[in-house]
Amino acid sequence: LFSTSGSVALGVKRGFCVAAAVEDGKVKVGDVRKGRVRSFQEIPHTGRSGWVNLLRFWREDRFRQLHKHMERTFSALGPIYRENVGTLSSVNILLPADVAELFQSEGLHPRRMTLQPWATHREIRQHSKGVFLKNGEEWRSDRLQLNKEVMMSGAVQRFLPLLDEVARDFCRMLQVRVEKEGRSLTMDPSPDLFRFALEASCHVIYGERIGLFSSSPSLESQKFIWAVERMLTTTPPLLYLPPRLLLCLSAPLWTQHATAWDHIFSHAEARIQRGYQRLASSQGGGSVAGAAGGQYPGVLGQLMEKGQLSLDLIKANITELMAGGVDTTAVPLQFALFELGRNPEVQEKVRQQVRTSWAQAGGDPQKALQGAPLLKGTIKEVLRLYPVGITVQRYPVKDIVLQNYHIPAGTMVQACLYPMGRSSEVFEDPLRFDPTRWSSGREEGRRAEGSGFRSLAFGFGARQCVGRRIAENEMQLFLMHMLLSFHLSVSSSEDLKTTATLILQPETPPRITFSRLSGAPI
Ligand code: HEM
Repeated sequence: LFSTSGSVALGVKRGFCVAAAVEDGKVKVGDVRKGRVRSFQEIPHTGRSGWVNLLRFWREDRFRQLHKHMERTFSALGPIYRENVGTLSSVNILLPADVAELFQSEGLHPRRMTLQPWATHREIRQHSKGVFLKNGEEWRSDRLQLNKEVMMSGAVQRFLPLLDEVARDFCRMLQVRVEKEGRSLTMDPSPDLFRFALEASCHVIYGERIGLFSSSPSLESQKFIWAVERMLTTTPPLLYLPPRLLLCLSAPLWTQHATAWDHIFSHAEARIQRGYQRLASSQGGGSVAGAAGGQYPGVLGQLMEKGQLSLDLIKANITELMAGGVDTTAVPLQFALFELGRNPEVQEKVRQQVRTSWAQAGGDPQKALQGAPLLKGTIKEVLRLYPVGITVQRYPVKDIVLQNYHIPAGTMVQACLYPMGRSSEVFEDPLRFDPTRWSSGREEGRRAEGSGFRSLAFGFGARQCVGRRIAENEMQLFLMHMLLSFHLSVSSSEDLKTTATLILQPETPPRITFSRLSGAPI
């Protein structure tokens, strides 16, 4: 029983009697009958001084192994712990029931980690106008505009054929390369996957193909891929140090970060200018879509045509969609090829379903995906074992209680996806790669409280990943065409070592053998 207006709240969680007085939306900690909500200070922690912890993190290279550090800390301290590192403090949680509590608490401020203090550089200031770093009402109204163009089912129907075209072209390109070698080709596919993801993003966002599958892709695109990678790897230190200290300790790092953003912005800027020229020439003639011969003009074209966001906001949001849309799909695809390669039986099962669905869909990619739910299961399984972001953060606007501890409003609480995905408390046989575990009717863990909160790689609620539908469809279409065309294998089935920058990546990209299947449809 929870009563926000009254003075007492009682609840039973995991055998504890949770009891707290609630006044004006604030949890008052104290003994009430059997139970006592324990104070924030009592939450197990990894050491009180953020600066000592920061030194430890540096000495032991824990930033790049943060996911493993979290796994170890949960097994030592239990399902909730506090950690201070430099200027950053967080409460870390592991179990779906607590994550459900966090995300569902009424009136949560939809805010996450912010780089606002760093917004001294021109381009980063511009970037912070996009949805990623904004909060509150301003965020909500921009986000609703963006949702119409990238999240709603009408938008998915518009951009799905564009993603399908890119995925098919990629397979054709690979088939030609495999044929040159005979019947199979063994390689590190990561550079090609980055090109695939950039080509797909540009097609959906700008309505434009940029020719990355040609034998000599442009230098500009290579530079963009490099810039996104630099931006991601140089971000984490900025989150833990106050600006002045960082500038003293590592000015080159800051310069690299700012230069990477400059590049990402100039890449978007050039295309936005072109979009405006197109819009200007189409005025009088109707629409950007009209100017492009009635075709879907991409997200940028749609936003410009509707004119509900200012030029500055369109620019900031388009840049974020571009910056957030390449590594985030290219890296999980590396993991997906690896896991399918080292689990041939799983691969065959998914392929059989894809073949049947493809044959029945009559060339309609959306229908083909709908008929092959194991593709979706494969993506969920990849993101369970290798979540792109190892945590999702929230700052509750009201006091809440987690694991019977009082969490004051404004605390950063992180749902720790990597340790959750590999926890035997949450998943049966967690290290087994099994796309069928997500099949309807077989949702293991239904017994567990909050079991719906086990697949959170894209976040949750109104603030969830705005690129989710693009990413899911892009990755599923890619895997669909790969499985129709190639048999995948790996020479070593040893676990991949991983490293966490801003996203989780393999330490060394896996090598995959692509063998041509006879009768491939492309
Ligand atoms: C597998 C691929 C991806 C994963 C796992 C992923 C994950 C996430 C997560 C966890 C968040 C925070 C959500 C929350 O706090 O609840 C997020 C936000 C965001 N993502 Fe993604 N993402 C992916 C792909 C993409 C793509 C393809 C794009 C762009 C086309 C994109 C653009 C963004 C943006 C702009 C935000 C901020 C949204 C907001 O705060 O309103 N992401 N993503």
